[in-house]
Amino acid sequence: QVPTEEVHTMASITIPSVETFGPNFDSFDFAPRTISESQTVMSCLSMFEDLGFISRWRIKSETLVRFLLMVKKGYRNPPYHNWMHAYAVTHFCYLLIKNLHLHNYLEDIELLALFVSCLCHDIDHRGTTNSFQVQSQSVLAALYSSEGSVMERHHLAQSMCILNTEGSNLFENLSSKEYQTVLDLMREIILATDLAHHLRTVKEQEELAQSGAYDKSNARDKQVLLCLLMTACDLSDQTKNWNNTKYIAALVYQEFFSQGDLEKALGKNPLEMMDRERACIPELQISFLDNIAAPVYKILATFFPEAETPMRNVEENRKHWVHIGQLLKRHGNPAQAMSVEQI
Ligand SMILES: Cc1nc2ccc(C(=O)NCC(C)C)cc2n2c(-c3cc(OC(C)(C)C)ccc3Cl)nnc12
Ligand SMILES: [Mg+2]
Ligand SMILES: [Zn+2]
Repeated sequence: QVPTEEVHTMASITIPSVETFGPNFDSFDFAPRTISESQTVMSCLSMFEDLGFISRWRIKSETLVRFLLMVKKGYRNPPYHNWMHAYAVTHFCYLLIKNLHLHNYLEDIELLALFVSCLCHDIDHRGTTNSFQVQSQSVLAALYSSEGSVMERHHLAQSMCILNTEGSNLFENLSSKEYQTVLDLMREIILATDLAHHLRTVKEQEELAQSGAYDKSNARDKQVLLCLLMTACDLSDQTKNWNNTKYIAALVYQEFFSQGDLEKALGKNPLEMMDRERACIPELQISFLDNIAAPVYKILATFFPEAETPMRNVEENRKHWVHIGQLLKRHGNPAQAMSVEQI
C-alpha cells in the first residue's frame, strides 16, 4: 500500500517532445493555429520543457499544468482576443528564442518573463479597445483610466492573481530577488502591449537596431528590445501564410465591427475601421501593415538577420491585400463594405 502523498507526487506528467506537434514546429513558417485547441496546453508544456525552463527554474509539472489551465480559463471568447491568440503569440516567442539565440542579448530570467507574458498578455480581454472602456465608462476604466493602458493593466492584474494562487505559482521556486525581477519584467512587458505605448517606442527600437550598438549590460537597451520582441509576438499572425492572414482579418474585424455596433447603440460614432457600413478591409489592412506591422519585422530583421522570413511573409501578405483591393474595385462596388465572409 503506497502512502497517499507518494502516489500524489508519483503522478508525474509525461511531457511529449515538440516534434510531436509537427516536424517544423520550430520554424518561422509553422502556423500555430493549425494545432487544435485541445492540444495547446500539452504543446505549451513541451515548449517549456524544450526551452529548458522546467529544470532551470525548478518548475513542478503539476504547478505548470495548473498555471496553464488557469491562464487558458482566464481568456474569454471574443472572435480574436481569445486563448488561441495567446497561444499563437506564445508560439512565436518560442520561435524567437529557438531561432535568434536570444540568450546572447537577454538574461535567462528576461526570456522566461517574455515567454510567460505572451501567455498572459491579453487575459480576460472583452474584445473592445481601451478607448471603448473609457467611452462606455466600464468598471475597468473606473479602475485604471487615470493611469492609461486600461486593458493592459487588467491583463497584468489577472496574471498576478493567478501567480498568487496556491498551486499555480509558476515562480514558487525562484529566489525572492528573482521573483521580484520576473514580476517587474512581466509588468513592463504586458504594459508595453498597449498600441499607444508601442507607437511611442518604435522609433527608439529602430534607432537601436540601426545603431548596431546594442549593449546587453544596458538596462534601457534590454527594455527596448523586450518591447520589440513582445510586439513582434503579438502581431505574428501577419508573418504566416496568406490563409492565416485572411482568417485573422476576419476575426479582427468581427471584433471591431461588434464594438462599432455597440458604439452606435451608445449614440457614438465609431472609427471607420470599426464601422461595418464604412470599413474597406483591404485598404485598412494595407495601412495597418504599412504603419504598424511591417516596421516591427523590418526592425527585428535589422537586429537579427535570421528573422528575414517573417519580414518577407508580411511583404507577401501585403501583396495579397493589394490584389484583393483591385478585385474589389474592378468587380465590387467600392462603396459597399466587403462582408467578412467574402474575404
Ligand atoms: C490584423 C490586425 N489588424 C489591425 C487593424 C487595426 C488595428 C488598430 O488597432 N488600429 C488602430 C489605429 C489607431 C492604428 C489593429 C490591428 N491588429 C492587431 C492589434 C494590435 C495591437 O497592438 C500592438 C500589438 C501593440 C500593435 C492592439 C490591438 C490589435 Cl487588434 N492585431 N492584429 C491586427
Ligand atoms: Mg492586448
Ligand atoms: Zn495580443
